[in-house]
Amino acid sequence: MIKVKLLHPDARLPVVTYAGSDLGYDLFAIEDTVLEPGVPVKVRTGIAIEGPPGCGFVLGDRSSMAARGITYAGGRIDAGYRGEILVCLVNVNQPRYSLKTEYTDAGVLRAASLEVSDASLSIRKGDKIAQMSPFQAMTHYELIQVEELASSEREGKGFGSSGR
Ligand SMILES: O=c1ccn([C@H]2C[C@H](O)[C@@H](COP(=O)(O)OP(=O)(O)OP(=O)(O)O)O2)c(=O)[nH]1
Repeated sequence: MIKVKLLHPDARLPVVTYAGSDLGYDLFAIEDTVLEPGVPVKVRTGIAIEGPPGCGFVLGDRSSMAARGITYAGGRIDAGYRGEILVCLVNVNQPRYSLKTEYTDAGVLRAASLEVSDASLSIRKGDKIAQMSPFQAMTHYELIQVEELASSEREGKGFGSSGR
């Protein structure tokens, strides 16, 4: 069971459409927010949660939002965290710049101005803004320093070693 405390009158319980199949519960915004390009914004959900012992949560993109250029930063909700869940969103769209010029009949530049498109995006109160997947904390393992690690097929190969 996952316990949810509503901290705000506009807060809603997270929802899942296909329980047991979907990987995450959708979270809702409790406030209108404008996302300027490239600026991370913490959006309030108005909820606090408590999962089964040792169960934290990983927040992630909703794919429909990712397709609009809204992505997620942060996203680890520790098992013992009882504060409000904040959803840190980033608008990765970039404005388009265009240079407008005016010339006289004689071909002399008379005026020039730079136009910038509006790449900001809006989140409205009640929008689904992220999904939250239960995740079992495994950080009770003791870390010990060693001189050697067990060999493996991959060994130290990484960063694209298997090809593109
Ligand atoms: O997207 C997020 C990420 C984190 N948190 C909350 C829950 C999490 O348990 C707590 C701390 O997050 P994290 O450990 O990732 O942040 P930190 O910057 O390392 O902070 P701390 O020093 O408090 O661990 O903040 C959120 O509400 N939303």
